[in-house]
Amino acid sequence: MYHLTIQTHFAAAHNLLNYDGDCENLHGHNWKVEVTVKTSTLDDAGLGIDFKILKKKTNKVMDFLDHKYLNDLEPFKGVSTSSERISKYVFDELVDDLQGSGVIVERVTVWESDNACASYTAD
Ligand SMILES: Nc1nc2c(c(=O)[nH]1)N=C([C@H](O)[C@H](O)COP(=O)(O)OP(=O)(O)OP(=O)(O)O)CN2
Ligand SMILES: [Zn+2]
Repeated sequence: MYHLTIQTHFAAAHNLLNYDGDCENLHGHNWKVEVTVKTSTLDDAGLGIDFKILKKKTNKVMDFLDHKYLNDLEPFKGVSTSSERISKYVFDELVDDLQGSGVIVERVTVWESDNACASYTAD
């Protein structure tokens, strides 16, 4: 199995719900997003999926999040916009987009700072 990883980022504002601390107040992050996919097959160029294509698909999701107040976005209505929730959202969007391509989304990791991240995987 081949495992391919790309990184991208977005900047946004959010606040946690039901959280007793500073993070319940409006604040922002420059989130780094890491996507890992897997595939057992390669194309004629020896690629599992072109990094450019994977980045383009991921950046479509980033465009939806970038420079937004995440709590106002439909997918996060009424829930706390934690890095956990963001990682699952990005994961689900990529699963939809890569349906039928033979490329499996393995993991999405969302870093909200240099030293804290959350990941979502299928299992
Ligand atoms: N499991 C999670 N814990 C926390 C999340 C999260 O998404 N998942 N998010 C937050 C807040 O968004 C908050 O902005 C982060 O706060 P904190 O970790 O305190 O970040 P700092 O940069 O202020 O870190 P310091 O090391 O304390 O300076 C909180 N928890
Ligand atoms: Zn935060």
